[in-house]
Amino acid sequence: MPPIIEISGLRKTYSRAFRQPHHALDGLDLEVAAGQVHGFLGPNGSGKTTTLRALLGLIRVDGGTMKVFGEEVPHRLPQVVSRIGAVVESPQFFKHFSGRLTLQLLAESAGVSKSRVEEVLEQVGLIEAAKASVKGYSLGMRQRLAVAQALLKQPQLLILDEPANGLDPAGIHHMRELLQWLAHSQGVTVVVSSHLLSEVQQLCDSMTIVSRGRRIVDGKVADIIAGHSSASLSVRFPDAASLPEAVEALTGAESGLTAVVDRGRLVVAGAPEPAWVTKTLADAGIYLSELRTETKNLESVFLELTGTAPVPGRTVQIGQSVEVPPPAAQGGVAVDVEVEEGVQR
Ligand SMILES: Nc1ncnc2c1ncn2[C@@H]1O[C@H](COP(=O)(O)OP(=O)(O)OP(=O)(O)O)[C@@H](O)[C@H]1O
Repeated sequence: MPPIIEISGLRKTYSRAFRQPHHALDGLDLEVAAGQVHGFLGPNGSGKTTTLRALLGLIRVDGGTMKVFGEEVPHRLPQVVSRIGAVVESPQFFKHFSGRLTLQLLAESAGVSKSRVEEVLEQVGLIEAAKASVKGYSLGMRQRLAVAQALLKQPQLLILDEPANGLDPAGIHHMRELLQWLAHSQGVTVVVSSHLLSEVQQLCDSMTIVSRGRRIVDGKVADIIAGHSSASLSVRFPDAASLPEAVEALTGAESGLTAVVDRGRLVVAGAPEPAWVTKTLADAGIYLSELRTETKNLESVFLELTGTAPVPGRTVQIGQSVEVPPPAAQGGVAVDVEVEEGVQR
């Protein structure tokens, strides 16, 4: 089955008064397969909202191609728009109307039955607040109302920009269950942009990480976490005075190993195995009090990938791998990012 969304080489430059133009999208690629929850993850200002707005025909881009359901957008958008539900802009509602009336009016204008209004109110957890006027709604309740509105037409593609915004933990949990149910039981393709790593890790099947308007990596969330974070060991000593000696002993014994002092412990990456660390330290007369394997999570992958990219003068893309010199701010841990060599910016 072809991807539901295919974006290739998307470019968008914003001109700014008295400042250099800003390349918000710098050749971005994105592919989203059918029937899954896809996370569009990136630091603030990395171009997520710009991409989603471009996809929905809300802004013009300067280059690249976009397809939704195999149709080129924006010019074929009228052919596919009825299959798309989206919450990208902050939705505006008539504040004196109730949530129910708001949806009933929207349903009427879209030719959707009134019974569908009750279904979506139930799905987003607003049925009890449906009679209350929107002016009394919290940010999270408005967010749910916006999602309800997007669901009215039973879209096959649902696009949500930062859906967890304003939701409390119970609201986030409810939203997560709803989106996963839509994708896994109803076959809806769901795309959510987010900067919340834990949320993407718990919610999404696949994801694209972007940084500075470019795709850094994409794939299944579990595969990205497994493949992009080298396991590290956390080593503690009875006496902090052992730390410098331990660094010397370990780095002197194995080239390619990094050992960095961090909050009173040593973080070791690239060691052959934990037992080797214990033995090498003991041989140097240094005894440790704790040795743990650090758990891989999306946060470490995200920092590893977005914290080091893009490499100046090169396009960071999925492709060849290059070792980036460790910035001091990252505690000297050398990381690999994937780089397409030789492309000048
Ligand atoms: N209308 C605009 N005019 C000028 N610059 C803009 C405009 N819209 C966005 N930008 C800039 O483009 C870059 C990308 O913005 P965008 O909103 O797409 O990022 P984002 O990844 O969605 O960030 P966030 O998570 O903070 O919403 C940012 O540096 C932003 O300041």
